[in-house]
Amino acid sequence: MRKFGSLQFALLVGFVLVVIVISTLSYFTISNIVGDQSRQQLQATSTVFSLVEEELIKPMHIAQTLARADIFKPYMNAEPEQIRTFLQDMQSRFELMFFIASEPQQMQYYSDGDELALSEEETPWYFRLKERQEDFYAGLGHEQDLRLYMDIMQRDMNGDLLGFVGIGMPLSDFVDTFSHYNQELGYDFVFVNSDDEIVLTSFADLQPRGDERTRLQNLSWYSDWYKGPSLAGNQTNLVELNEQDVLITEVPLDVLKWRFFIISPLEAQQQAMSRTFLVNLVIMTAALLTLLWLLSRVIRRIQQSVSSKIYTDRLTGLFNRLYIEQAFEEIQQEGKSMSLIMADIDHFKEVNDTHGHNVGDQVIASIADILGDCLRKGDYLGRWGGEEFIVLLPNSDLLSAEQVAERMRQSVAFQPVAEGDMVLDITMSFGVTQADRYGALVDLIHSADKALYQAKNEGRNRVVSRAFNQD
Ligand SMILES: Nc1nc2c(ncn2[C@@H]2O[C@H](COP(=O)(O)OP(=O)(O)OP(=O)(O)O)[C@@H](O)[C@H]2O)c(=O)[nH]1
Repeated sequence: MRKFGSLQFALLVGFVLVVIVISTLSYFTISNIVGDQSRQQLQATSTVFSLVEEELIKPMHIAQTLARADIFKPYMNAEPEQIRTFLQDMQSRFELMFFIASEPQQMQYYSDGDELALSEEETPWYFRLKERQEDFYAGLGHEQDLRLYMDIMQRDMNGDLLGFVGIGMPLSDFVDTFSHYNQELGYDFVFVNSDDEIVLTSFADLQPRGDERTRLQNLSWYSDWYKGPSLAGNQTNLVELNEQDVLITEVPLDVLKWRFFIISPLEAQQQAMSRTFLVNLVIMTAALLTLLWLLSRVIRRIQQSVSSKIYTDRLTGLFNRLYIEQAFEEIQQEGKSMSLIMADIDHFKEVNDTHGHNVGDQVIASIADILGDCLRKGDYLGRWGGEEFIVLLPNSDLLSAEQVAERMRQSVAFQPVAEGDMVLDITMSFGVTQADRYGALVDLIHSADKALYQAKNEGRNRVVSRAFNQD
């Protein structure tokens, strides 16, 4: 059935809306991906930064400040008992491990009560640092746990060596947190000291063993990664590692004179990006479907309200002529056979003349209700004009159409119409026709009209049927 022209308009508006939504969401998806990419990289480095800041730099700053504040100097050659008490006190106050390696006494005292004599065999580090004349050194050591040590040289007023103060802290929390990053996000890390030796790393095969340490320059990726000195002291480059593309970011750790490298696999980032893309896609599809659903509802509402106005007879609520004509075309296009009934109220002029035009209108509306009650769902009842009604009965032969007309006639005849305190006996005449093949509606109506005319002539309140094309 042909609908109204605004449907095309509504579809056009819908199409434009869909295009706008797709473009907007695609834009957000793309910018999300781009944003995500940089966020991922930033997140990788910033979480590691805060971890390093919290676990390494802060305590090391405290340690440095303490060691340089000259508070150790009075104890560098004090009575052993005094040294022990002082170190124990420092350990409980700062929750760090302290030691004093005293040059005059050639003894090393630990804050946990241990002590040992300085010797090339037992404390090789002491002699190494003394040799190097460096006043500060950060290193790693294993007692029970992995520990970070900072050794700070102490001299007296004349510049003579008093020994070293050592401050150490456990790295177990740091290593645990980083192994979590490693499992969750695939990040690896490598810390190198001022000699470019690897001191701490998530790669098991690169872990330092005793004095045996791998140099940064010996790593397989280093030569590809290193693009020359950078001004900021840090750089991020893409290299291949174990047949995988990885981003390696260098970060200087000035307080320790170290550097560290974060190695993040590109695949993990790509997976995260695909996840973002998928989430966006799902949101986009859901939004689109919701929009289309809303749109179809709006269109249906508009259709219903417009068609109810265009196709409905105001007085009776029945289909009007326009609708009947379109329904006829539709039935015809479907190739269905059809019966048609024309029905006319008998002596309606008298009703009008006797009771007035308004009562006449009410009678027409009441008759419409009565006729409607006599029909099946697929039949079409319309007001053809005045007090004349039309019924289209698809797939109905002449005999059954005649029976329908008879049912209607009896319903009207035996159902007086009440108007206010009046009760009116109304009758109707019916002309029925049927055709398997038919052309224009007007021809079929013409045939039914002839039958109706005959019914009127034969005394009214009756049904006359007549095959289409019957002379
Ligand atoms: N109240 C009212 N009257 C209408 C309407 N449309 C047509 N009429 C009247 O219906 C009457 C139809 O009269 P006629 O066609 O002469 O026929 P009839 O009086 O019904 O007599 P028969 O059809 O020969 O039985 C006319 O008086 C019209 O004015 C309408 O919408 N409302």
